[in-house]
Amino acid sequence: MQKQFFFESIQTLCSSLQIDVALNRYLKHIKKTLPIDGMFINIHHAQYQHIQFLVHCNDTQSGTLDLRVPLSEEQNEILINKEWADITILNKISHEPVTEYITSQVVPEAKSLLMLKIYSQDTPLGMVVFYSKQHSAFKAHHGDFIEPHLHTIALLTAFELKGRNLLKINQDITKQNSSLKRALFNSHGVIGAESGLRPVMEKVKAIAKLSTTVLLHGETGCGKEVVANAIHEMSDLSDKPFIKVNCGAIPESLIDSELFGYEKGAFTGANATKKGLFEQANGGTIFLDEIGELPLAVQVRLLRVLQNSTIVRVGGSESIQLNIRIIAATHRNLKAMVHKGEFREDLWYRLAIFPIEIPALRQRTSDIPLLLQHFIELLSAKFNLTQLPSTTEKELAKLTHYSWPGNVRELFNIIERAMIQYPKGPLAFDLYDEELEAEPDHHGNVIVIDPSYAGNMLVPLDTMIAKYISHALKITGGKLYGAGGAAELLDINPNTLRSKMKKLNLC
Ligand SMILES: Nc1ncnc2c1ncn2[C@@H]1O[C@H](COP(=O)(O)OP(=O)(O)OP(=O)(O)O)[C@@H](O)[C@H]1O
Repeated sequence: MQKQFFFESIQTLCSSLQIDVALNRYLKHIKKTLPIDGMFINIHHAQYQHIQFLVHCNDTQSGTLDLRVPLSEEQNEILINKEWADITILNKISHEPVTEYITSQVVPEAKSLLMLKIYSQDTPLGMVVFYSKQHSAFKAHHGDFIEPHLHTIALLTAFELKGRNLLKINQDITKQNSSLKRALFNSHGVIGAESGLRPVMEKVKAIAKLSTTVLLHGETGCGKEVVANAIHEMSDLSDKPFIKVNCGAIPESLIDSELFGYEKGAFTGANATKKGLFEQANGGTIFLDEIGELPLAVQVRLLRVLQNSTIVRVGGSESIQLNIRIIAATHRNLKAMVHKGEFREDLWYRLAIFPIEIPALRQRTSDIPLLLQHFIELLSAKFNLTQLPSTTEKELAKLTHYSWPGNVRELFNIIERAMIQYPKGPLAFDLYDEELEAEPDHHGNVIVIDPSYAGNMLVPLDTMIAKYISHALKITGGKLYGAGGAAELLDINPNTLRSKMKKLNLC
């Protein structure tokens, strides 16, 4: 009879992986033999000073719970110090005020309890509690009936806890994932928006919603187009056209017709009227990349467009009204070009209303690991790699110490090459040899001169020489001749140094 009871009980306990469903069937079964009105499982989390109820089943209800009953310090201590037997019968619940208090949170009508400890391996897991609404309902042999089921109940409980843990981890990851996606979305694809490009993005946020003309300046490949995209995306024109024009890539003879369009018959081959890029961008944004490459003659016409907000198609006479946001970009020093007469000053004033300087990659090395991860993910999708290749600390250090004359574009190319070579990782990066000139000074010290550090931001040679001489004079405290003087430091004849300084207006 007991054997039969055992097998049938285990069968019900194993009938579902959902603890509430299994316990409900189990309860229905054991109620036929034992004076039980219901059952619950709880865990004492002494360190958090609370009791966690996991599941509660009776005739009318059965379900999992995540009820946490806080305990006072005193109640907590009582439970910690109480030496519970593996099976405890409490036929008058009021004899144990803490247990009565805890039980009353879920079943206030319980009068007698049959409490059994459950273990996961040898670690106490919690307590499975059977209750009756009658006083003195339980006898010692009732515990003996239940005890053989405890392993299975413990297994179900551990499984339930593991499931809850996984669910929690999953929820955390989902939350993290969506916050990462949000961060990426909010930064409109600009990696480093929260680190090295934060000052840039602050300016972008400030200007995006206005119609102000923006001039982006930065070395080649540093992300001018990426930032221009972000400005358009964050503006109220994001659903309107965004037309990109590489001013340096259009042959001079075609620039006018490309930018402003042409009328049918304007020139041989003009078989139909064609809208230019400005007209195509009407209502939206035009991105004039490499603006420094525009020939002076076209600069005049562009200035007219900016001043009047109108264009006239080549071969046409009608003025077409435009409503366009202009973003221009260049890696060149437009102000220096103005001084040299290569760029119109009036156009420069029109463009440089809100300049944004995008720092070179070597000036924001904190972005390199983020960009690396981003490009690895991007390229893994392109190359159909199921596992993202990793790299080593040493290789990452190589990337952060390189001067990146080609900036992010060069980084992308180097990562792409490494992923073709080492698709399973670890990625090793083949950096172009930097042209390091190592020369011993007159004390035999080796000084590394690295002109590539300047990237494309070269200054006139005389400016550099003047800065170098001034620096030497700073070191020597203004002393020109003799031991420890600037001439000795620079290894140059003092008269030659003096005449150079005169020429460079340094004295
Ligand atoms: N912050 C960034 N986040 C993600 N990708 C970037 C970032 N900066 C640059 N890139 C990537 O690097 C490459 C070069 O960027 P981009 O074309 O914007 O540079 P650029 O400054 O406009 O270059 P150029 O001066 O040659 O026109 C592109 O593939 C771009 O997607």
